Amino acid sequence: MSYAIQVDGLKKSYGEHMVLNGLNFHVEQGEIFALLGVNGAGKTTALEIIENLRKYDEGRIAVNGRVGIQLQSASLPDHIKPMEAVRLFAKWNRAQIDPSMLAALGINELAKKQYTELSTGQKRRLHLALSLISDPDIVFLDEPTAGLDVEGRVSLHDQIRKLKAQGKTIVLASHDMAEVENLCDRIAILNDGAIVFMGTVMELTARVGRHYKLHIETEQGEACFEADNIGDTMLTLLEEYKRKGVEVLDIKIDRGTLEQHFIDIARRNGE
Ligand SMILES: Nc1ncnc2c1ncn2[C@@H]1O[C@H](COP(=O)(O)OP(=O)(O)OP(=O)(O)O)[C@@H](O)[C@H]1O
Repeated sequence: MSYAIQVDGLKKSYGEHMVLNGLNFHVEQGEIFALLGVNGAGKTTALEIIENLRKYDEGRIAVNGRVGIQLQSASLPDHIKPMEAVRLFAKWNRAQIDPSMLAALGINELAKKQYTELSTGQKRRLHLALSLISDPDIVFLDEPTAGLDVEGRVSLHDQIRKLKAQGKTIVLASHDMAEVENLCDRIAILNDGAIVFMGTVMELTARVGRHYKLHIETEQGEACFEADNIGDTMLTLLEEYKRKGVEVLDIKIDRGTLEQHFIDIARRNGE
């Protein structure tokens, strides 16, 4: 498999502040790859270096394919209308406008509005459309669903999956563990300037383990139990309640999220 992106030994400091201390990773063609990390971990710095928008101190970067970028803090003139922006970007990129892409992102529906009148979700859709104008092979998305409501997130996730189905490579930065768990083939977790984990969500789970929490509500109140083997624990508890003649009203199982795994890894790394 050929790589869409290969990064070796990438280093970047802002003055005395070392942000990236020798990053090594690759992104395979056609995958959705996420860079994760807490605020200030260096995700945007790494992405914008790979996008050739920021300088770096050391390392080697190879990008194989045409690139489309949706920046984190992208902004357009207040009074520009979405289709004017689309036509402008198409001209800059010497690209043909793809009406089906605009329709899929609902850009036509925004025709009468000016940029300032768009909601956060509508702005994100417009910026995604602008990043796709040149029909890129690799699409960079910096926190694509930050600030969106559930409906907006679901709709953008569908669009991102469609891009993958078209064979595009997607690289995104995110804090949103649920998003990453649903969407991404592989993830890299950045912490203290280095990658502390790289692999699939399943591999992350296998490495850190799943810990379940079981909330049982009875007529006596709610109790919480921790379990590694949810089936056995539940059976034992239910038998116990039955034996004591306590009525069980509700049971909730909390599987734990990738966020918990991530925090776990970041903490271990810091120890
Ligand atoms: N232009 C700059 N000059 C100086 N320091 C910077 C600059 N850009 C970023 N930094 C610092 O580098 C570190 C990494 O910032 P970066 O924006 O890459 O992190 P991030 O992981 O994308 O954060 P967030 O999740 O908050 O967007 C931060 O400590 C930030 O303050």
